[in-house]
Amino acid sequence: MALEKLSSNKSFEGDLIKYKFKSSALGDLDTQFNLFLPANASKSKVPVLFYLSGLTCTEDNAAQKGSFLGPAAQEGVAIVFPDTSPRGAGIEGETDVWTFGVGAGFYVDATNPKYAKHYNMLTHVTLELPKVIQEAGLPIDFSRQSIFGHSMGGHGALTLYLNSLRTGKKQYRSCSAFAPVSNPINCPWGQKALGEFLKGGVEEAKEQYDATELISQLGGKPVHILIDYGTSDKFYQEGQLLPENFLKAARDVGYDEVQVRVRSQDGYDHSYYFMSTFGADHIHFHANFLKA
Ligand SMILES: N[C@@H](CCC(=O)N[C@@H](CS)C(=O)NCC(=O)O)C(=O)O
Repeated sequence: MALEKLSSNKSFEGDLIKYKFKSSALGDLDTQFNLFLPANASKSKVPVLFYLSGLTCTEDNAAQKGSFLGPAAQEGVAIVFPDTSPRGAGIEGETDVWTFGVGAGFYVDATNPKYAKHYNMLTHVTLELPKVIQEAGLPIDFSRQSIFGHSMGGHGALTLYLNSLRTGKKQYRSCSAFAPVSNPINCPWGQKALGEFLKGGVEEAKEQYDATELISQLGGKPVHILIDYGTSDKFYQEGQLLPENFLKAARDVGYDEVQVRVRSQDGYDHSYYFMSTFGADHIHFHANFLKA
């Protein structure tokens, strides 16, 4: 699982480095990720944020246009940008629609035998990437991790975070999301993807792959969650995101505005123009917990 360095660009006094390796979680396919290391990583290990991207993205979209690197450099926090799915599995149907399959792995470990060898983005993000980065001797302190993401990646961030609390692993200190798919078992994107990846379909997804179900189950355990969505987001308007369902579930089990903050941003859409507007807020939010 040796890392191959593909490129390195200096940015905000730190470095954005692209790596490639053969991923066993993804069925021995090559995968790539970007790592932003702030300047202070040359002196001591730094905390890390995982950023999970949305549908159709690669490891590059957010690194190039999320406007996250400046605030991360200022806070002295690294960011890992994984890809959004395995690539090159050659499974029939995996490239038919942009909302499922290649570029749309939904951060699950597939249980449907058709996808189970390759579509294991949950293991890839939570276990494999920390392991390969650590084994490569890169200066990351994995006892200080947080997670954020956009759209499908917002679903990934919320479910990975809430699951790590549900199971007692507490891998991440905080979670934030831009326009997350917040209740996938009740929206067309989620029903299609979870229905195909999981042999038990949407019913199987309830336990660990639906943020709204998870927050209801957790009720009471301390959480640190920030969510932004835009009122002019067409996917919000067509009912793919359902942040109100997540918010209602959180309030119903007693979470207040400090623990679960959901902000409706007037006039913003689903794009990186929206995310880059609020990116610094998210980085500073996480830094509070990562540097505590
Ligand atoms: N291809 C889709 C849009 C896909 C899309 O908006 N993807 C979001 C994540 S859900 C994204 O970040 N796209 C890449 C980008 O904007 O750089 C469409 O035809 O409507």
